[in-house]
Amino acid sequence: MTEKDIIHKLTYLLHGHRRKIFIIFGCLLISTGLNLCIPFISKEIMDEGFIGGNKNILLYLVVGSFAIYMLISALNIIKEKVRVEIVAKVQYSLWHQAYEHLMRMKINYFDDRNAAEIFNNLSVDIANMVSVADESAFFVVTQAFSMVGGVIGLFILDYRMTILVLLFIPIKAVVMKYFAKYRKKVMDEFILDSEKYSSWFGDTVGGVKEVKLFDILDNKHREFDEKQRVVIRKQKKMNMLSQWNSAADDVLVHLLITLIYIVGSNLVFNMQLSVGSIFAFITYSSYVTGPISAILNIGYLLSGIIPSTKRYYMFMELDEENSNQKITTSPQFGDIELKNISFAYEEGKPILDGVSVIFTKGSKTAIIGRNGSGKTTIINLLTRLYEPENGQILLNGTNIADMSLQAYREMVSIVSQQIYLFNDSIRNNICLYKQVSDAMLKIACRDSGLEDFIKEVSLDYVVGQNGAMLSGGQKQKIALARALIHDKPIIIFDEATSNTDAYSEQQINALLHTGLRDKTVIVITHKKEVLSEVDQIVVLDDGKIDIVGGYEAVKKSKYWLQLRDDYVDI
Ligand SMILES: Nc1ncnc2c1ncn2[C@@H]1O[C@H](COP(=O)(O)OP(=O)(O)OP(=O)(O)O)[C@@H](O)[C@H]1O
Repeated sequence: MTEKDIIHKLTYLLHGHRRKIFIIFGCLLISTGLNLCIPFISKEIMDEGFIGGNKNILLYLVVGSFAIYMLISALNIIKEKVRVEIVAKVQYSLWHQAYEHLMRMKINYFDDRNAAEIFNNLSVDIANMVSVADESAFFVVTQAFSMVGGVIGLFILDYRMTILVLLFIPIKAVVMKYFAKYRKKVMDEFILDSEKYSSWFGDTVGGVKEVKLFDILDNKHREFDEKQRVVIRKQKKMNMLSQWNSAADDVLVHLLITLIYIVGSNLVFNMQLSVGSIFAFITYSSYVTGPISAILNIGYLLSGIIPSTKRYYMFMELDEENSNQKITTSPQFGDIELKNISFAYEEGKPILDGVSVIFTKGSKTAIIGRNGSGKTTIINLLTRLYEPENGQILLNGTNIADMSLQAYREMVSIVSQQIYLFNDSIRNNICLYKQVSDAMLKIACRDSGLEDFIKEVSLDYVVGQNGAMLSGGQKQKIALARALIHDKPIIIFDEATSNTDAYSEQQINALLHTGLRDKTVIVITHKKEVLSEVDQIVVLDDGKIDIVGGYEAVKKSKYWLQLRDDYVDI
């Protein structure tokens, strides 16, 4: 993305607000015009009023200036009200687009980023981008008019001193260019460092229990110190850079005023200029030097915004899940077939290699295999969180990649060992916005083994951050109740009862023959009680299928004996 593209995208942010921008410019133009009258009025107050001794003119002019200042203030309030509305709308739209995109992004984006890092990056970038609608940004554009008025005023007063003022432009341009270049470099570094810091922060807060229990508080404190210092150093650098930039600006402006006084006083002493003209000249000079500084400072302002805009749009260009929204045919419940599936999370590191297996409609299948053999990866492909590199997954004979993602996901429920619970009531965590009768909810709680706990705390019990106020078993039971309520034809259990007690486990296993009788069920488990109940067992060995068959047949395989050493239960 070139700088030109970025600036184009920035200006496009204001595209839908043309009417409001028109009002802002209108207000700014009128107040600029009014402001331009002030030096002439001041000149008349000095020359005609004080030096000429005309009290009436003096009074009229003073009251006139007061009225002008009042009008300028009123225009300023109108302009600000409209501008603040634009800022709010641009900010909302940037957050809205980013949030929607984030929710549709491929799951691997979240593998090496935490919520704190994502939120920090978006907050920093959006805050920087919104500053295109800053007061100074609009002000700068109208400054061009003020500058033209100022130059005309100067020429009327004295052309020789005007040349002196115009010499200021190239000097200021060189100074600004230097500061803008340096600021862009520091901003780039700041963005990178604050990204690292927020990633570390989210990671550490997420692991606060480990920090306490393993007594690594000092180590983490040291890391905090290092990372925070780097960020603060960059922030200090940027703040100081702004100070240096405005100090350089001040020095140049005052140098110019000093020169005007020196040259102007000579002209006054030689009777070529009145005293009032000198004061008017200095005010008009500020109408020229101020805008020149402001206009040339656009480069400096943009140098702080461009890195954030670039990162924001790079984020917006990251791949989303292939949702196939245009496809309207709804998937039909039927056999699921994995046909010669190969998959790798990272290039060159195959995880699944030529996996072929059929889960017939309404059948119960268990997948077993050592840690890392690829069981959860199969589930990730079945839920379309990832797509196979080679091969196809067919549902009732149709490739699931050709189905609308939303419609396909309406067919599949997952009860996982790592269920995420929102910081909300048990009821809302089970229903997830689905309108459900109390009777249905009661049945789901009973079947999932949650009934006793609900009697203790009620369905309105708020579970805390990711269910922190629940036990592991209670969380898993909520996951099961959630799947039962959503009543989808395919249900996947990924070590779903690893934390439930023996009684609840028995109760849940019994569901295979009752509540889940008509559903296609795929279970990752090594528990004998389940393995002996299912229709088929798929044994995975290092990403390949070792054997598929019934409990008795699979028990005879060579790999089974090795597995038995790992899982005493089977
Ligand atoms: N998001 C990921 N990015 C990169 N590699 C991954 C990712 N998820 C899993 N892996 C790797 O893929 C391999 C298979 O992982 P998978 O979770 O499918 O195994 P599993 O059989 O379910 O293991 P377990 O019994 O321990 O749950 C592992 O080597 C793992 O390190």
